[in-house]
Formats: sequence, structure tokens, C-alpha cells
Amino acid sequence: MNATTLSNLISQIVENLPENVRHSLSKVTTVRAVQVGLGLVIVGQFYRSWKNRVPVPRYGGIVSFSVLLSTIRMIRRGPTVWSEYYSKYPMAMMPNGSRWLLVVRDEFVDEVNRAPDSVLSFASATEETIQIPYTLGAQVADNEYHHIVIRNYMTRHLHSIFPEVYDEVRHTLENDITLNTNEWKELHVFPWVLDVVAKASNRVFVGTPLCRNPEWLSIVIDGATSVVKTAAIINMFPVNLRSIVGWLVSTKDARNRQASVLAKDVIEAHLNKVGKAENADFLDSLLSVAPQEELNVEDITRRIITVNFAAIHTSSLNLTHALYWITARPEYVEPMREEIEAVITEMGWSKNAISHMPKVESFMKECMRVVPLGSISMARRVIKPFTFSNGISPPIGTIIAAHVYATHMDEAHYANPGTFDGFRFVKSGADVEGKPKETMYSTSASYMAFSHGRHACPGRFFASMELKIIFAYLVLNYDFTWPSEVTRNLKPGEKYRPKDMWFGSTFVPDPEAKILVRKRQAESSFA
Ligand code: HEM
Repeated sequence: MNATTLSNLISQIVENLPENVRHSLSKVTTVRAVQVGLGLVIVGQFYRSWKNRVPVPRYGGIVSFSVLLSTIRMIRRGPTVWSEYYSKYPMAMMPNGSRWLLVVRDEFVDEVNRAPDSVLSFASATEETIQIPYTLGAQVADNEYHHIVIRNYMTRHLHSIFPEVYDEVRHTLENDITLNTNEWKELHVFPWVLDVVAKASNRVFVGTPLCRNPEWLSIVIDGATSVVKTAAIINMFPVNLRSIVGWLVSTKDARNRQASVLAKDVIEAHLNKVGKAENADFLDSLLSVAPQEELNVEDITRRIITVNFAAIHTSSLNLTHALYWITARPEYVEPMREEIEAVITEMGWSKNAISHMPKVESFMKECMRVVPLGSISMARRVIKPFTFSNGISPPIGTIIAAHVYATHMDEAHYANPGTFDGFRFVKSGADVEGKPKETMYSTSASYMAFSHGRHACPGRFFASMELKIIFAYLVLNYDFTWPSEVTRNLKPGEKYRPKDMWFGSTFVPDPEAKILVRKRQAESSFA
């Protein structure tokens, strides 16, 4: 239903009203109607915040009656607001666009994790955040069988997945004309990273040639952006209007139809060998756990799009941060090159080699510590009565979340937390096999870039491997610097890095920033 259809519908309803009601309505001016509407919205917000009050401090000051105004106020103050509330209060109500969150400090993280899903529900919180029925499809939330494939196949088979990812990364980078000259060339980082990550990930999900098909890549990349935008629009409306708005703005079916046409051949080839596959790949594993009614091209395509949604932007945001940091801190390049060369000489490019690079591992982990995906994680909706050890019992429907950014910036956990220290985690040492003790994917109540506990990201083992392959390959084979126009006015000793953007609880690296790249001048023979 578009705006014209909606307005026709309203006209029809009005026409069918009794004559006296229509007469009164015709006297109401537009200005008066807007005034009354705004009044109702404000009264509604007061009522809702009173009804859902939790006896803990609430951010917002004089605008704390409105979650929207409080969010705007918070965005204007910058991410340090989270640290300020974290240091003052063990729990606080923080605004997050369309709703309040009960955000808890690290001492309550284990209590949240221990509560079963039937009490504090991850699925219910996620369903609201990304409005799954309208953005990906209700069946995705009803049966998350794709998680089994991520937890099992994509985690236990990293050794056999490695050669494919490595081959795709190498193929993409070596055929990139911007990278492979001795001249400095400008690279628009974020879209470029999205393309590299999407190709490498889809090499695993759907194989060649589909993983290099520009139409497919644009569907899976833009599809993820569309999920986030559509969910944001739906969440701007009151709960009882969301299903109508969701139905009006959803683009998921059109996207799925378009993607199914492209994925038909590869899915049908896999459907024809269900139960007979040797050396099962990602699609074989997905089909082996899919219920009978989903064994068709459209439903399997929907799952692949869903896995792409979880995988591509998350990984790309982190790799973009890493490229900005390495360009901003060139002193880390040589030590990492030495490490990568030494390991590759001994082990060759392999999963094992990638796991034996403590400096690369630490650098990537530090990027995720300093700028995680967002200021909170571990969102859970209270669906049955729950009481914290301090006696706070949030009403049913409250969404609880844990501080991530503020935890990562806590001096009790990290020395000089506000300073980027690329080799911070190298100091933790290595295990008996020489693998770093602090990996990118190890989670704790003090490191939650991948969240923590039962619902910590199941794709983190794959994501860490993929990101390290791309990053190590780039560091080894290419040089980076900033374009002169952004560094020209720096004072002596001043370092440049594009400013991160932040929207309430989400951090985004500058999506417009560019760096200069060229082939590494002192040739490496390790590609
Ligand atoms: C650097 C890359 C990534 C980051 C930083 C990241 C981060 C996260 C975070 C913070 C969560 C939420 C957990 C919670 O709130 O408790 C999550 C969940 C999830 N992630 Fe990732 N992720 C990344 C890559 C991936 C990849 C590559 C995949 C799949 C191949 C994936 C699949 C998932 C899934 C399926 C969930 C939902 C888990 C559940 O319902 O229990 N992620 N991720």
C-alpha cells in the first residue's frame, strides 16, 4: 500500500462517517489537528515512561520524558556519555532512538547471561531491533536453523574453509587495478572493503562464480543496509502501528525474488544431492538442517541473505577501522610485516599460520576494543519476572543491555584505555603452541566486541580468520598513506584519523574517507 492508496482509504472511511461527525471534522483546521496530535504524542510518551519506570537513574534531564529528545541530546554529547553513566551508576535507563534500555555494568553481566531465554529473551529483543518479520522474513525468527551451520560447519571446518577464503582474497586484491601500481592511488575505503568482504564470505556461502557476480553482491550488500533502514523506520512508530508500517515499507520479498533467480542454479545443484554430499560445503550443511518445507530455492536464498546480513557489515566496519588505524599509525607496519613474513615462511598461508600472529591478532583486537560496533550489546527482553541481585526488578517488556564501549574504556580493565595501543594484547603472552592467549574472538565481561555468553556471536571464529587473512595480506603487500589534502594542515607531531561517527548506540567509521595505496615498494614474495 502506497501513500495514495492510504489517503484513498482514509477518504473512504471519512465518507462513511455519520453526517454530524463529518460536519464537525470539517471545522477542525489542519493546525489544530497537528496541535492535538502532538499533544497526544507527548501525553503518550509521559504515560509510557511513567508506566515502564525502573527505579534507577534515567538519562535525559529535562527531556527525559521523551526517548527521542533524550536520544538526540545524547548523540550531541558524544559517546563519553556512556562512560559517564557507567562510572556513576551500576544501572541506568539510557535512550536508544525508539525505546529506553536498562543498561547494566559489568558486575551484572553474568546475571543476565545466567537467566534462561524463557525469562530474558535474546530472540525477542533482536526481533524488535531489526523487525525480522518485515526485514528478513518471519520464518527466519521462527526457526534459526542457519545458526547451527554457523556454529558447526563454519566453526569446526575453518581449516578446510581457509584455502577458499584465502584464494578469493588473493584473487580480488591481485586483480584490483587501484592497488597494483607503483603510483599512489586513491581508495574509497568503506565501499571497497564491503566488496572484498562480501566476495570472500560468499565464496564460502555460494562459491564461484556467484560470489563474484556484481548483481548478487549488490543484493547482499544493499540488502543489509535496507534491513537496518527499514527496521529504523518501523521502530519510529508506536507498537500498535508497526505491523501496518512494516507491511508498507518492507522490500524483503522483492529482494528475495531477485536473489533467488541468481542463486537458483547453485541451490538446485545442491538440492539434487541432499543426503549424498561428500566433503559437505556450507550449502550442503544448510540443506542438511533445513526443515522439509524449506528445501526450495526461495527459502534457502532467504537464509543465505540472512547469514550475509549478520556477516558482511559487521566484518566490514571492523576492517575499515583497522585500515584507518594502520594508516594513522604507520609505526606498526614493519613489526607486523616481519611477523607475517616469518610465520608464512615457516607454515605457508594456512589457518594454522593465521593463528600464530600475535601482533596482527592484537592489533585487530585493539581496533575492536577502541571502537566496537556499538556502545551496548547483549540485548535481552524481560518476558517473565526477573530480579537482579540488587533487588531491581524491571517490568515485563523492558530491554536490558550491557555496556560495551564504557567497559572497554574502564581503567579497571585496561591501562590508558583511551589510547590506541596496537600491541596491548601481545603482552598477555602465548600458549604452549605459541598461539596468542588473547584472541580476537575470546570474549569476557571486560571484552564484548562479539558480545559475551550464550548468545555471543557464533560467526566470530570465521570472522576473525577472514579479517586476519585480508588484513595480513594487505599489510604485507601494500603501502598506505593519507591524501595530502587531509594532512596538509596538521601541526608537527599531530596524527590524523578520520573521525568515527556515532548514532546513539552505534559507531560507524567515516564512510566517505579515502586513503592512498600502492604496491609495497620493498617487494615481498609471500603473496
Ligand atoms: C567482526 C565481525 C562481527 C562482529 C563484530 C559481530 C558481532 C556480533 C554481536 C555483537 C552479536 C550480538 C550478540 C548479543 O547481542 O548478545 C552477534 C550475533 C550474531 N552474529 Fe555476529 N559479528 C560478526 C561477524 C559475524 C559473522 C561473519 C557471522 C556469520 C557467518 C555472524 C553471525 C551472527 C549470528 C547468527 C548472531 C546471532 C547469535 C544468536 O542469536 O545467538 N556474525 N554478532
